[in-house]
Amino acid sequence: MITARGGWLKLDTSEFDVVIVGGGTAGSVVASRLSADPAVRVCLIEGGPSDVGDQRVLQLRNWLNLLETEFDYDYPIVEQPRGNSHLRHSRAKVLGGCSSHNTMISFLPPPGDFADWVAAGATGWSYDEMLPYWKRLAVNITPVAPADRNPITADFVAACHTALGVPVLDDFNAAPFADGTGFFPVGYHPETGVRSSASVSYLHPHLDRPNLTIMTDTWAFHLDPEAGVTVRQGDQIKIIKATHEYVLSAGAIDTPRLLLLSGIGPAADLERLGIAVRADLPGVGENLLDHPESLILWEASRPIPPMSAMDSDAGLFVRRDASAERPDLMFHLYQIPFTVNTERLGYDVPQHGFGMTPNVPRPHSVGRLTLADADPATKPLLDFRYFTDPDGYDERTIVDGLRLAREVAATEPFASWIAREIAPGPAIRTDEELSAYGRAVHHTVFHPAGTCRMGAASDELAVVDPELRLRGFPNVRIADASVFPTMLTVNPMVAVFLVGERAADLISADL
Ligand SMILES: Cc1cc2nc3c(=O)[nH]c(=O)nc-3n(C[C@H](O)[C@H](O)[C@H](O)COP(=O)(O)OP(=O)(O)OC[C@H]3O[C@@H](n4cnc5c(N)ncnc54)[C@H](O)[C@@H]3O)c2cc1C
Repeated sequence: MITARGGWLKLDTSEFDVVIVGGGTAGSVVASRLSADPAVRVCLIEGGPSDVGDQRVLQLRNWLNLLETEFDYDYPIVEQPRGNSHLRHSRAKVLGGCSSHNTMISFLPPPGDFADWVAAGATGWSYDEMLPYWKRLAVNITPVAPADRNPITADFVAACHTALGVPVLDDFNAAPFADGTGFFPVGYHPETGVRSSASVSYLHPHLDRPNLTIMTDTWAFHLDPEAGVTVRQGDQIKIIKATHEYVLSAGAIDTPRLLLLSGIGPAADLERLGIAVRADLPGVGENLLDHPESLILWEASRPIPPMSAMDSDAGLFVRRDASAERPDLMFHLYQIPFTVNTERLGYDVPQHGFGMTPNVPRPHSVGRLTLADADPATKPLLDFRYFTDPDGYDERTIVDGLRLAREVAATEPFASWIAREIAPGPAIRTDEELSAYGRAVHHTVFHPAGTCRMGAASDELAVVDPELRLRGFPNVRIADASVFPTMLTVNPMVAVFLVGERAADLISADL
């Protein structure tokens, strides 16, 4: 490598069989499964610190305090003509990735979601083919424990059932469901409150494996599939080389970012930024998906009791189309006041408050990720294009959600917890008013996906094939949320674990 002064710098190079970039949700699974074979030398490169012994990260209920801290890449988004330009996308910078700072709500996606993937060209990813991976997950997934069940949340579940006629589900993962309400399945250890993150469940038991090298606080900023991954570790630059293959697991924002910085992406964009084109892959950064959610906020009529797993312990899935086999509207109940977006518009911040957040499970709006410049330190441009679908489906879903939330709020035993509706407030009633409010305060459920989507060889915009191989690079795979061809109806983390499990099998078969 040439230094800034024009001299030559000899870089320290290390070599492994498999090099994984990103010790997050999927990357931890791949590293754990592959290093179970003592003959395979695995290197896991993680941009953030270790979570071992750090109770701030390990205690599930502390998740909200980690956002916008040193554990968060904290990505802004570009101006949204029809959405909330102020929202920020949290992405964890710590071993275990987002499973180390999220709420660990753990849903097996419904069969129809995987059928959508297969229809989009992901041959081999049907529900039946994914079930064996679900059965072998090392994550401790359990419905919220009885001791953590808050009375307000239990009353919410009862009111959803009465108001909307949806079944109360004891375990959302027991069988595919069309709609329902109940306490969530969560990946945690109720007796200690410790999250069963990718790191806790897949890495902590195996830290003494001699063939597993975990490099924390190490940032990858260039990939040359022949020469290696270039990383920054403190003030040192190193090259990490794989003799067998590279696995990119940096997540739906940082995996396409790394590819673009490495000259792999839409050629015209790369040329405009002055990045030498290594491969013209027009799909890199396209298909940026997310679950947008809005909020109805209430002031509580009395203090809310303290018990909880992580303050968003129950929810509601609704099917507006009665003939559909999957829900098309989802809500979380937050037993804390989530006021970051309403306060900016001048709404009151209650001392005791709570809210329901309607979200769009399968949004029609699709965005795009690009680079602002060629500097690896510059955050990428995230244009989610929220609520821009021409059929108005996403906006309609939020309006319907706000109306349904009011029906639940009017129903006992939940109704008597409510002193008043703070936002949008009783005066906001028409579709137009609800849409304008719902979009102005909308947030994200923090589920970006799809930016290196999987698809058939004939699909020019597919970035990886159904075996997760990067198009044109037989020794590079991608395993993280970026490979999702379409958005899932449910929260995506379990699907990311499944991607990690399957990636490990695919790689092992080739070793
Ligand atoms: C606040 C929050 C709450 C959420 N709650 C839930 C929930 O309850 N249930 C659910 O299903 N989903 C939830 N999600 C979404 C879910 O956590 C993610 O979709 C999933 O964990 C993403 O996994 P991943 O492997 O794709 O990426 P990540 O888990 O983000 O892993 C990427 C890893 O790569 C590292 N990295 C990135 N770039 C580099 C680089 N250049 N060099 C080295 N390392 C790098 C990062 O530090 C990170 O550790 C939530 C997300 C957030 C942010």
